[in-house]
Amino acid sequence: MNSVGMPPDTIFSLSSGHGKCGVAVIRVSGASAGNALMKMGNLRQLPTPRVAVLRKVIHPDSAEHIDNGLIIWFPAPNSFTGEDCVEFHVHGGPAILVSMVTALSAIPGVRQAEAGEFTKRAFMNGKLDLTEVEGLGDLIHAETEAQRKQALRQMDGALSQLYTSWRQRIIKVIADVEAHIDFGEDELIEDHILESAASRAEEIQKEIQIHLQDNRQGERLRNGVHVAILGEPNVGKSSLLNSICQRPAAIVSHIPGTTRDIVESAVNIGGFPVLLSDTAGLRDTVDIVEKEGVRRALNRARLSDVKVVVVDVQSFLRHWKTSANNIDSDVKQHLGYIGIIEDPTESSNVNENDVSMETDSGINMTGHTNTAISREKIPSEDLQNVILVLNKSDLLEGRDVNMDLPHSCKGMDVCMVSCKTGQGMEAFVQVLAEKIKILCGGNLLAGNPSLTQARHRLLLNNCVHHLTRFSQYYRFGDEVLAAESLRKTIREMGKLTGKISTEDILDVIFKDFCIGK
Ligand SMILES: Nc1nc2c(ncn2[C@@H]2O[C@H](COP(=O)(O)OP(=O)(O)OP(=O)(O)O)[C@@H](O)[C@H]2O)c(=O)[nH]1
Ligand SMILES: [K+]
Ligand SMILES: [Mg+2]
Repeated sequence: MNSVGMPPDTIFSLSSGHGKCGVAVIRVSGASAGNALMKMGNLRQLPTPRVAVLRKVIHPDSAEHIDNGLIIWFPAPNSFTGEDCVEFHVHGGPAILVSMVTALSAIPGVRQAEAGEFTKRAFMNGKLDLTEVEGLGDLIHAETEAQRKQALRQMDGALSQLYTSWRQRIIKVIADVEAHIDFGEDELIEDHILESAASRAEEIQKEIQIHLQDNRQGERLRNGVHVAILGEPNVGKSSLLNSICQRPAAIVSHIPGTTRDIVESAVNIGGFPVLLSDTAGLRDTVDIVEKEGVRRALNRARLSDVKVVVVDVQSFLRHWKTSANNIDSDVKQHLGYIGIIEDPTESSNVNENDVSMETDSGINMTGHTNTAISREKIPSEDLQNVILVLNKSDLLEGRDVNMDLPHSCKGMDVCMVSCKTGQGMEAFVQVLAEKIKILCGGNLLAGNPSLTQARHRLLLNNCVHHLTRFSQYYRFGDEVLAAESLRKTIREMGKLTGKISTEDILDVIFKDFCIGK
């Protein structure tokens, strides 16, 4: 029933994609769906539910033959929306679809659906809760295998179950607290009821906090992992981007400072969605356009989940050979330069030595020594999400340097590649894929489902806030305000799944406590 007490309109829409296709599915939902089925299928009675029948599909008034198609009847409540539903599977030609729209619109009380109206009805009829609706939306938009798995799990109710169970447990807590407020003096109420309620609330709060501290893995998987390619000019950053996405997305040239703006490319790496960013080569420069490019590159470095730092292997080896013992600190310093400082052009103490070293198209670790204090700030845990790529291995001309090279340093992976020959690329992509997988939560089907949306994070943070207030009021002995904080928690929880009702609380009180029996 709608606000004026009338049954809602019967709605229809094309449920398969637009454009010419073999089969198109038109879905009808509402009280007149059965009528539409019998008229357009030329049937005297409704067919067996959920069994496809092949019929001539006709116009309800003129009886003109539109197409031959399958018709499926889904009587309420066993349908997607919970209402009577019909699916017409007809051929997907534009003229057929226009005729179908005309025919369905000719049936009284039937109209075209608005965007999302089927799903909205499914929600209103309790077929899906809000997290499941969101999961369905994500499933339709999923572009990679991992996104599909996460969305499917959410649509199937994994998050819903988790959030609903928290909510139900808090409802039990509030039932106890309210019983204590109302009947605390009576002997029917056990002594420790309040204490137990408080400790249960604390437990739930801890669980929510653990769920919130998931390193945003579910949101990352939903929105894509951000990977930034960083390094000095001409080391082959753009070449690397092009190799990974297998198209010439970024301009490559022998001129240092070719890339200025950030070049983004969305790619699927091992089933996970990734947003790759190629950036301007990092160097001190007076060119204002390039300077802005460097500023953007550093900014992107800070926002990225994974930093791929590219260096020229020849200059790396040259430098490393002379200071093998300092490799860790030198690399760290270089990364500090890349990821942490505000703007390398700000460093006032650039000496002539810096400039001469920059003309050496390679790693410029020593060149930054004089600003090491401000630059060496990268937190070591961030190194887990840094890959050092030693590019241009083809220029080593068969020299076996693998023996000399560290495979990792301070937890950071080191890969040697050649963007020119493709050598080492597969191994590098594997290392990258592994990091991305971990960032997205690894095994998607194990453990609790991930938090996937900022909306959930916001509401759950509110829940934690109210539960903290509850503990405080409880300790002060203010049961009334404590109960109020629980009620606010329940309201926020209700917003998560779309169920908000104070009736629930009453139900539990009367079900769990046989007061005055
Ligand atoms: N021999 C060899 N040359 C390479 C390799 N990768 C890139 N180059 C060359 O190195 C030069 C610079 O490549 P880019 O990809 O433009 O380098 P970049 O780091 O994006 O440069 P900027 O955008 O100027 O910072 C080009 O001439 C490439 O052809 C490689 O693996 N081997
Ligand atoms: K270049
Ligand atoms: Mg470039």
